[in-house]
Amino acid sequence: MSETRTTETTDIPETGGTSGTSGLLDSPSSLEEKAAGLDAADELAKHREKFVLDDTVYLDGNSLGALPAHVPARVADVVARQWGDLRIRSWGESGWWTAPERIGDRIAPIVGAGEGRIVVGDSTSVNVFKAVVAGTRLAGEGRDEILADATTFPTDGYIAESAARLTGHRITFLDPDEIPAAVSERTALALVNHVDYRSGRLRDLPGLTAALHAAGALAVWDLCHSAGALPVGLDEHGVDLAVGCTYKYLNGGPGSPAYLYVAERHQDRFDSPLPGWNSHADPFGMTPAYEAAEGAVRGRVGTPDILSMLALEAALDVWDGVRIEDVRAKSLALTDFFLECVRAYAPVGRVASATPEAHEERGSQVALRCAEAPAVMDELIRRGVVGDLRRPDVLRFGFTPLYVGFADVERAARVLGEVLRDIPAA
Ligand SMILES: Cc1ncc(COP(=O)(O)O)c(C=O)c1O
Ligand SMILES: Nc1c(O)cccc1C(=O)C[C@H](N)C(=O)O
Repeated sequence: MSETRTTETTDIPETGGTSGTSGLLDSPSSLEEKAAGLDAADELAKHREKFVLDDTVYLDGNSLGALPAHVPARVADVVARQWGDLRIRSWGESGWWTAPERIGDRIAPIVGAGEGRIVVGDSTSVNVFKAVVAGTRLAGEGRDEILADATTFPTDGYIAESAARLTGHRITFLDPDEIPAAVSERTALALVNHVDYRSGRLRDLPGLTAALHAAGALAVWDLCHSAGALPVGLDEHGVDLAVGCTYKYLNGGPGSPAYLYVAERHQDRFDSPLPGWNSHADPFGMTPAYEAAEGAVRGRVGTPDILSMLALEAALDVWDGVRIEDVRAKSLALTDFFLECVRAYAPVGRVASATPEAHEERGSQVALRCAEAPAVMDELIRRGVVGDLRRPDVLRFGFTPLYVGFADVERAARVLGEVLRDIPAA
């Protein structure tokens, strides 16, 4: 596997001048006032009370989303009544058996998919395997190459490489920007991360998907860092296959099951490399011969993890009445404001943004390179600002628009400035 390219960075120069949007001075007090104004005008602010939060600023929802407050009672009911009282009857009476498709249909509108295209289950890693192998089968003979995102979260790369060995495909790791020039009549598919886990860079899903299709190849997207943070438009942009996790911006809980999207036009020919009994046309026939079910169910494998899955189903209630376009608008406003505050508060030269300034290239996180990042993140967390560290030098801050407000953003940047002043440059 080729080396991941070093993330480009942009210096965050000192400003202290006028702010482009508000006309207020970027002084600490004006930024606090600006935050208050932005919070007052924020239509999504009311959703914050749906989550269990404390007085820390939680900017790690891009790793593990916060707990929706109603989930514990729902899970308690699943355990005590559905499992405790109904026992085996719950596969039917409590809807356990059909949960993977039903919950897939709840995720579908958030990522721009129609009904019957998403099935929930397994981990993202396992779904990457299903998508890559099934994608090579859909692409057919004569296409002997897989392109894979060199900047990917590692698990996708490991799995794609193993899948390529099993299927006999050559695998080429490259920066997604290089895909249009690299794709050829030999390419079966490309596997790309929609938003880069480290830099927060958003890839051009419509453009790359179209470039792959122009060469007859399939587009397979990993949506872990975009689902629930921005519109994806799976159906609209003709994506072939996609996978994603549900524990980040979808707040499904630690280890909550992932999902697999199969475009409607591919469902008849989708040939899973893990054809377990749950994807059989007649699972309780228990016949030796495998016969695939119709539709998204083909992506199922074995018995679903019901407790995690039903916690996820409950968590998805927070999306009722929420438009993903509004979430995106607030996400961009939050990350813009964070960059503005960091410019105002961070000592010059101590941090550099690895996250693109251009909105069309930015996900819902800001990554700051900092030579003292490990010590700085430890101290930030100690002072109540929770982001995370990606070694060796990336401070990562994720912004979940349903529960992060502008006052949180101002406080996080202010505390970051204090920490940077207290921890001397190496
Ligand atoms: C882009 C991406 N893919 C996959 C994963 C992980 O997959 P899994 O849930 O299988 O651990 C992550 C994060 O953990 C991720 O950021
Ligand atoms: N899945 C995780 C886990 O089980 C433990 C800690 C972190 C994670 C993550 O999700 C990491 C995340 N995908 C990242 O972007 O770094």
